[in-house]
Amino acid sequence: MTPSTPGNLSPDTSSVLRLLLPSWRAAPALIGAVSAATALPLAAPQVTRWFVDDAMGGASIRHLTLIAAGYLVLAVAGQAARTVTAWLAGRLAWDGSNRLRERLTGHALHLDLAFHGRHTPGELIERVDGDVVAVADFVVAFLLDVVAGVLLLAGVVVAVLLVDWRIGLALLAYCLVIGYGMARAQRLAVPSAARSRAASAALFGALEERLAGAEDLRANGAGAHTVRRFHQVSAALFRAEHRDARIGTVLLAGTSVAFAAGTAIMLGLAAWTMRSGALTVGTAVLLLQYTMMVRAPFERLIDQIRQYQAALAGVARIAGLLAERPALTPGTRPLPPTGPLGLDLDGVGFTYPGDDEQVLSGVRLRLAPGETLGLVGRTGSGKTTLARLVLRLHDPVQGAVLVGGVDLREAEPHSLRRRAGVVTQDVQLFRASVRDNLTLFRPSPGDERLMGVLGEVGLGAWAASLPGGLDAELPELSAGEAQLLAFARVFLADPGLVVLDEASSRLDPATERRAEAAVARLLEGRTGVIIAHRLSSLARVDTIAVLDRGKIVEYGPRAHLAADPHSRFGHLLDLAGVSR
Ligand SMILES: Nc1ncnc2c1ncn2[C@@H]1O[C@H](COP(=O)(O)OP(=O)(O)OP(=O)(O)O)[C@@H](O)[C@H]1O
Repeated sequence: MTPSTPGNLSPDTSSVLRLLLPSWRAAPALIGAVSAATALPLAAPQVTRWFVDDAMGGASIRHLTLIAAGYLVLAVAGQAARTVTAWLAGRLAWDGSNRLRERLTGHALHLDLAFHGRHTPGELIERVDGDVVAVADFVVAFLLDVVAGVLLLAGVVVAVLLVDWRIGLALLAYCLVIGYGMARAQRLAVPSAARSRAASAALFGALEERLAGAEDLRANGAGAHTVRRFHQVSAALFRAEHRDARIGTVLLAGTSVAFAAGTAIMLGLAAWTMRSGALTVGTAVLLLQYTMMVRAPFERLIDQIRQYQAALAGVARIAGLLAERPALTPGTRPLPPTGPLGLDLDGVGFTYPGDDEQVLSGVRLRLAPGETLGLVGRTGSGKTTLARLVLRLHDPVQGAVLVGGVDLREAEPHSLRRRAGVVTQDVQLFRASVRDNLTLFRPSPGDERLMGVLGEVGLGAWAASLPGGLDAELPELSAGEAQLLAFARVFLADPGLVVLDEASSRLDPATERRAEAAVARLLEGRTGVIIAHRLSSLARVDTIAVLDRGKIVEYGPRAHLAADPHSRFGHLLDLAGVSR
């Protein structure tokens, strides 16, 4: 995702804003609170004028005390109104940002591998968290500072116009000049805010990737080099933030000077009018107070302009993420709902997006329902890629993959996910209950069924010994136990086609035997594709395909190939010391 500037908002921007907008039911309370927070401070200078003029006219202490008490009530009520507005705005922003987070998370999870290959999880976290927070913060600030600030400014100008139209006009002209100057200055802040958010996304991306790879980095002694590179990314963020802050400081200093000048002008005007006898001292104090009241909303507005830029850049990036569409268009044909599924690869060729290298070419395979295939080949020969095509994580660029007789391009995605299961050597475990780790957060089918599948894969005793049962948080698992848990997940889904990608390559011999038993049960009555470097795990498959640089160079019944003294598979068995 390239950083977007407010100038190139995508059409999805309106859908982002719609998700953030509060419901209409909240509007009356919010309008009431904002109006009170604006009107009450406006009344304060009127009370001061009253006090000063009456004091100069020789009013009693009791009378003056009552006016002072009234002033206090106004101040407390004004603060209360601001507090209620802040609370309401905060709640609405939280509601909106939670809606937006959910939507973004769901959307990102639905995008396919090609997208996730281009964007690191850290970058997406920055989108779902950093950008959403920037946008939500702005919604609160907009209600509190922008709407309330503009209303207050308008109120001040009207109040001063009512006192003396000439001074009122001067104040209006002054506000317009300040407003125009700030609108011009905002352009300075736009690119720097966008750059600093992009640098922050890069930092999160780098951090997430390095932490995920901590084991490998440490094992290879690359820690110090990684930190040095990380320093460069941090330095880029520092430069971007520093520049952004510098622009903010300059803008703020500029406004301070402009306000001091404004107050001086107003004092001069009030003194001139007083000398001509048109104003009382109390009214002069009132004018001064109103003039000083202009400063706070303007300062908050200038701050908001900067937040507005960050929010707008955030909205643009969020909209960009929401506009991402899966590269694979979903079909509508459901796969056969029960029983083992046949698999056909019909002249399949594949190249990864953005890559020229042909990873698979002219691959033809046919697996009858219930048959099992062992896929072997050197590292990089394309085995995992082939498995990805069978699960439709990518579409082939030539030929077609058919599962249960349905071309995967036409297959209905939910039925494919339900009917085809996969276990890879990297089992993803979640910090969640055993139940959630088994069902992957789907509605649970009931303890009996869950205990049943755990028993099938040889984890029955382990599950029975868990103190909190299936609802206990998943304890630390060994690689073998994790693998068995992954088999249990597939059992639970009861698919008609199972792909096992190097599923037992990291296990010790004892655990491997348990895993093999689980695999044998898993493949009963199902079609299976087993990708293995360890040829011993292919003892029971029906057919073998040998891949070499993306092409099938040998294909046939396992027994025939093993018995053939000239076959590649036989040669590989000999090399691995596995009996034919
Ligand atoms: N996401 C990807 N983007 C671009 N190229 C890729 C991607 N994944 C794999 N490749 C390339 O495709 C080729 C085949 O890789 P693949 O992982 O399918 O081989 P493999 O036979 O499963 O290897 P191994 O036995 O090491 O797992 C390799 O050249 C690899 O660099």
